[in-house]
Order: sequence, then C-alpha cells, then structure tokens
Amino acid sequence: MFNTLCNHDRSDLRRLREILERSRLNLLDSLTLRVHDLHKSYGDHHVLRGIHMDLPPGCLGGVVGENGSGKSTLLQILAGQLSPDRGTVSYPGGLGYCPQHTVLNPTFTVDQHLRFFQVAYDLPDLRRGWELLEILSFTEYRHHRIGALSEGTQQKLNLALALMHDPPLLLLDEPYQGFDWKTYERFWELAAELRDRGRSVLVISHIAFDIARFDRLWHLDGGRLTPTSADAVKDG
Ligand SMILES: Nc1ncnc2c1ncn2[C@@H]1O[C@H](COP(=O)(O)OP(=O)(O)OP(=O)(O)O)[C@@H](O)[C@H]1O
Repeated sequence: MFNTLCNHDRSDLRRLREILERSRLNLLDSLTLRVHDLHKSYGDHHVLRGIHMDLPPGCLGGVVGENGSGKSTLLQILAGQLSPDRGTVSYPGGLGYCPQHTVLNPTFTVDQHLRFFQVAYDLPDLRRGWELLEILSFTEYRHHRIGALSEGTQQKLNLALALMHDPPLLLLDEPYQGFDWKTYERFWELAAELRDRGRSVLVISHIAFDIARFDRLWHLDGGRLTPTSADAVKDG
C-alpha cells in the first residue's frame, strides 16, 4: 500500500516537473528575440542574405564583421527603423536602440533630452536616467547644450537615452565609440548587469577587441551570420 502510494506520488511529481519545464521553455520562447531569414538589398547590392538569430533573456550577444558587412543595416531592421525585403523579426515588446550615429538636438541640454524621452517613454520619474548619467560619469554636463559637448559625451547621452526606460531588449550599435577607458569599462559592467537582470543585450562590436565579453557571438560575413567563438574571431 505504502509502495503504491509512493509510486503514485513519484509519477505525479515527474508529470508536474515536466509541465513546469514545458511552461518554463514556452515562457523563454515567448521572451526571445527571434530573427528568421532576413534579406536586405540596396539597389542590386544584396547586403543581408538570410539572417537567422535567437537571443534569449539574460544573454549578452555580439555581432562582429568587417566594415560594410551590414551590421548597422541588421540592427536598424531589428529596431524597426528599416524594412527588410524578406524575413521576420519578433520580440516580446519594448526595446532600446542606440544607433551608431547620435540623433540629438544640438540646441537642447542633456536634461532637456532626458525630460523629452521621459514623456516619450511615459516614465513616472527620471531616477534611472540620472543614475545612468552617474554611471557613465557625465552628471556635470546636465545643463550643457549638446552642441557644446564632445562626441564622447554626446555618445554617453545617446546610450543613456536607449537604456533609461529599462526595456527587455537592447540593441546597441558600437555604443562606446569615443568613450575614455574608464567609461568603456563602465559600459561593459552595465551591459553585464543588464544581462544578469534578465535583459537581452545585442551589441555590434569591432573585431578582436571586446568579444571575450559575450555569451553568444556571431560573425557577419557575406550577408550571413555564423555562430562563432572569441578565439575563432581572434585567430581568423
Ligand atoms: N542607405 C543606403 N543606401 C545604399 N547603400 C547603403 C545604405 N546603407 C548602407 N549601405 C551599404 O550597405 C553596406 C552595409 O552597410 P552597413 O552600414 O550596414 O555596414 P556596417 O557593417 O555597419 O559598416 P561599418 O562597420 O562601417 O559601420 C555597405 O556597403 C554600405 O555602403
């Protein structure tokens, strides 16, 4: 009798575990950035030729590739700023996009940009925005107009604006261009912290430089992505 009960309990437990594991996988599936068979041409220049990619929550991914290989084109499509000729992109909703070239108003101050984006993102306060100024060490420029700031400081604001609403997916196109070394290190700490809090982070990066920092790495070449390792990129 006791054995029968125990066996019964064990099989119930196994079934429960299977159900939980299935729901965990379904949840993970619905939270993942999924890219399927993306193609993009400019005239007869076929830049992307069938891009496939999955980026789950809590993953710091990188795309490396030569100049002109199509990295920014890919990120612009993922961010919804450019239409692909073919293929699909899906993600759970809410993203932060840091474009390669800043899109800031030179006559506005740093603070005014934060307030403008606070309204756009419908944020109750600017706590995270100010925290990002601290982390990226440019609080002292809060009341300066953008036109009077160095390119590196403008890039810091560009990044802070992409992160301040704490979205589940971050698409960062060479986000540390012009950063000094200390801020560059801070950027990677920030990216790791976002990953550890379950965000999906995709960074376009320069070959053989920061690639050991990624959980997943792809090489963009000939219009296609190949999963690769830091060692393969350095050696290749
Ligand atoms: N709007 C456009 N019209 C025509 N050609 C374009 C356009 N945008 C990009 N290209 C071309 O598409 C190719 C890929 O450009 P893209 O900027 O995506 O590459 P990238 O890998 O990001 O380059 P980089 O490392 O120099 O930033 C390049 O040959 C570029 O000249």
